[in-house]
Amino acid sequence: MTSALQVIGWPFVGSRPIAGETVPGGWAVLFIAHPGARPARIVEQHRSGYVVAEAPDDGYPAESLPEWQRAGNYRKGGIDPESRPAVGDWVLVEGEGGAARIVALLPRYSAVKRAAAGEHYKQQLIAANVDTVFVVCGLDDDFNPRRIERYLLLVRSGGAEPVVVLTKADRAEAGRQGAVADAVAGLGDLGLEGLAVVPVNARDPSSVDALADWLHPGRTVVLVGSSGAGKSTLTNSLFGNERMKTGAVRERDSRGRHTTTHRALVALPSGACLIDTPGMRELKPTGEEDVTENFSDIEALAATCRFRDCAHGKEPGCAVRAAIESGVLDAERFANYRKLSDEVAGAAATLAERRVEQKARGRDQSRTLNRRLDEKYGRH
Ligand SMILES: Nc1nc2c(ncn2[C@@H]2O[C@H](COP(=O)(O)OP(=O)(O)OP(=O)(O)O)[C@@H](O)[C@H]2O)c(=O)[nH]1
Ligand SMILES: [Zn+2]
Repeated sequence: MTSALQVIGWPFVGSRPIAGETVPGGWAVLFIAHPGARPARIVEQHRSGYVVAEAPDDGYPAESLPEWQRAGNYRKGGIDPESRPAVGDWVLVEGEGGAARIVALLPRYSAVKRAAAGEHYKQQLIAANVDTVFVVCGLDDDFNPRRIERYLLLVRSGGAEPVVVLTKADRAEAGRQGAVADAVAGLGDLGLEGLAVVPVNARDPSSVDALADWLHPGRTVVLVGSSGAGKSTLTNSLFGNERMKTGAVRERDSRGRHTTTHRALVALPSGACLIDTPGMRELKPTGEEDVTENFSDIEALAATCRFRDCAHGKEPGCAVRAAIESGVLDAERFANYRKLSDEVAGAAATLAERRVEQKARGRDQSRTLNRRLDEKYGRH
């Protein structure tokens, strides 16, 4: 039997792990430290606090730790936004009804992150504790192996497993026989070994059954992909015959009227759960990615260049350029590697800058505090 907790993604059969179950790092010690607490999942994050749940569609507000409440003042020296819970995080809760309070954040075992655009460089945690990210891409004008590669880089760096879902396979095949096989083979050429690529007709629930392997009880999935790729259509099909808009459920408000509200975390009939936070669309690198992971072939070539710091431009003895000239390495793939490396390096520089600022701010604060203490109690 699947428990209510499992349906919202809890990875254990009971409310605490039993012998033989794999426990994520850092969890065991918190279970011991809080013997009277119970697990719950963050389903909504607001300025004023969190909504947690222990069963599908049954969220309730819980008081958070004081240090998380100050996080809004991050630029004035509050805690790093990443150290406080996000949608998908597991927490330990004590107390009932209006007195429920979070006593601990269980360390997340994976995260989907992106760099947010805007005036200040900011890293956004889109969802925590995600097992599988479906990278949704249509087999139409949207089909773009380079973009898929970019998504894979981001997903893998966060610790989740990417699965490429190619929608509109029905249309592609109707247009030209063999089109789907060609696209799948094209992705194979990217050298992404072990990557699952699943062509589907997102409108047809029986076709979407091909994703069943990733939708077992206790698993959490997320869908990413550009606008029009078929995310909403796919989500509807994952719900089977219950036709509803993505992540939206109809529920009665206090006056008994039916209203449609957005739910970030929804249980699927298969027993898995889906996190769908607004703005989970295009992903940008955060600066923490390891580009070499997706391009091990290029790194291996570069290691054999004559010069260790070869920029693969006009240097003599460049193995990378030789591979491109002899057709072993696709020039476009190399260009994409370059572009991604530059983007990640740029983001990494901004991230480093931000960390220096943050440190300086921390130093200023402790100086001010020391001065105040000195004034009050005299030097000691
Ligand atoms: N024939 C066919 N049509 C599809 C398939 N997947 C999506 N579509 C159609 O493509 C259009 C866009 O699909 P959506 O599901 O709205 O795309 P989305 O990714 O949710 O787009 P945003 O909400 O803008 O992010 C719709 O008209 C769908 O009916 C498919 O596998 N086959
Ligand atoms: Zn070189």
